[in-house]
Amino acid sequence: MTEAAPQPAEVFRTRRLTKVYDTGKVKVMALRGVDLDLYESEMSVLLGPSGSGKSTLLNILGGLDRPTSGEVWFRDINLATLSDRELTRYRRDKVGFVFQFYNLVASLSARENVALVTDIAANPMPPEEALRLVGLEHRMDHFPAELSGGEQQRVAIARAIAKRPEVLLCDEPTGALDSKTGVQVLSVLDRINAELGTTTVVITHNAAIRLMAHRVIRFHDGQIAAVEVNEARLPPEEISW
Ligand SMILES: Nc1ncnc2c1ncn2[C@@H]1O[C@H](COP(=O)(O)OP(=O)(O)OP(=O)(O)O)[C@@H](O)[C@H]1O
Repeated sequence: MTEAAPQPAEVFRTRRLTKVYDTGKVKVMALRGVDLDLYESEMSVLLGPSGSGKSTLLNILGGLDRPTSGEVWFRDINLATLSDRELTRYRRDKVGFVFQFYNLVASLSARENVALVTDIAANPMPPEEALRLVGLEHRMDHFPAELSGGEQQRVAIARAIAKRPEVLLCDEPTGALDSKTGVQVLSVLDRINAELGTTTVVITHNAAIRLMAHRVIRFHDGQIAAVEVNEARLPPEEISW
């Protein structure tokens, strides 16, 4: 008799999640009841039209924003019930963020940009190790202006992972990059996911990127339209757009 493979642990679980932006004049229903499960060490890709709610969901998962109603669980903690101080601590201890624009400090070297985070983290890796993981060991003392867009994004990834976050949330990490450079950034995300086991969520407009994911979540109009699990994944080097 063969034993069933153990279920991976759930990292995120949302139920009936809604988000309404009330600008005074109009109310925008950004999330309309999202039920989502994301699992440990998986890489998930979030696809969907502009305005469908992807960034809103990512920001709530990362504790940057709060839902209007519903549950959002990180392991056994309902983030919706945390105080501001607890949410800040959750974000600081558990979450790494990568955005489309790298948000590096121009006057600091790559190493110093990463050290900004490792100086305040509980159990960080040395900045040099984080930069090695993203393939920038030869660029540690370069300033952002001396680096290509792809290299700057890799510094931003090193900064995000240096505190050893449990989850890495990436909003359009290749949005400002051409396909070839974007693939290098995806290779880095793939390697971190494989080597550190960091649960990773990537928002993208490049549908081809779904081919490297364990799980693909399609958003439409504030709701999940479909979830697909990839039986076989493509290495990032085989993806282009
Ligand atoms: N701070 C805000 N105030 C008001 N409305 C907002 C705010 N942030 C987002 N929205 C609206 O909420 C909806 C969902 O936005 P969101 O940014 O989550 O979509 P998205 O799928 O990430 O889009 P994109 O792919 O263009 O980044 C959109 O209609 C957007 O205009």
